[in-house]
Amino acid sequence: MASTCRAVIANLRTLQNPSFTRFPPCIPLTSRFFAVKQGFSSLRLNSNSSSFRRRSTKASMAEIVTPKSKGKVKVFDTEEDLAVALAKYAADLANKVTQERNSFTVVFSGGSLVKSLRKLVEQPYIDSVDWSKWHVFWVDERVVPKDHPDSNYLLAYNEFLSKVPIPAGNVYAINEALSAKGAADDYETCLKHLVKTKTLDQSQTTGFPKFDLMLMGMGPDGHIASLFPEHPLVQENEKWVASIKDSPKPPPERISFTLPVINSSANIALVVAGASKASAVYTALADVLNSEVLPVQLVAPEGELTWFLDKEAA
Ligand SMILES: O=C(O)C(O)[C@@H](O)[C@H](O)[C@H](O)COP(=O)(O)O
Repeated sequence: MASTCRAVIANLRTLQNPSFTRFPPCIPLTSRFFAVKQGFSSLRLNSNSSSFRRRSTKASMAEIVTPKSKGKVKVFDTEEDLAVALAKYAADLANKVTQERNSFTVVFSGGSLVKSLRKLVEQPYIDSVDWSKWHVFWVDERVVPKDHPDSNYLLAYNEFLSKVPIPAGNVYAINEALSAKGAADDYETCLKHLVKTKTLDQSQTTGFPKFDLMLMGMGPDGHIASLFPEHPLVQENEKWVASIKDSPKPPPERISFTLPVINSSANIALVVAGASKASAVYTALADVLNSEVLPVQLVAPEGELTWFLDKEAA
């Protein structure tokens, strides 16, 4: 098992990109922490209807009160405001978890989510976060070379990983030299090894790995990770990581965490911006009865769910 993980890490290190191993070896870490104060107003969503009540109007952010199972819903005037708040949320959580456990396991999706993390790689967080404790995973990945424009790894590398001093050995990319099924099995073996070595927590309730934070986007059709509406992969409840060869969103070959892994998380942030997502957001939050349940409606983590929406998506 260990060799699988080593293979993944070695694979990463041999990435063509010459700057890959050039993480600043030791950016001085400080305990400074800067909270970004924002104006705040509040909206209420009746649990049995879709009517919203705004409690205060001063603001770039509003919070919708929903039944507990729906999580916290934060709505921002702009995607820029959303990005500011998301950075503070992730940094606060990372700092809290690292103080408790000396490591922080975080999972990225692909898509626009990574761009929404741009404020996290700026001041004050670049100095106040202990990046050496971060362990980075992907909730789904396209089975393409790491330097391919479709690679979620490449996206995260360009927008995030190349800008912060996370040790290369703490970044767990897939082995894309394998088939989709091989890459999924290999990633699952890697996760099992990390659970054994206690780098990665395990849910006492489900036995699945329990990540500290999953940062996920959502597609306009309500898909999350590579779990698409009406696709049998949504039903997978034994595997930790599964493969898909017919993804409706290109490219077709991908690997994905399964729903029970997603739902064993300590925290999930669903980050959704843009009008094209509004219908799926509405379906998920207002509990619209439809014949087909969207994958996003099945997100119900063991811990906390927080939605970060911009006005258009909400
Ligand atoms: O395709 C991937 O790799 C994903 O991880 C996928 O689940 C993505 O997060 C959503 O499709 C949202 O993508 P956008 O935010 O770009 O719409």
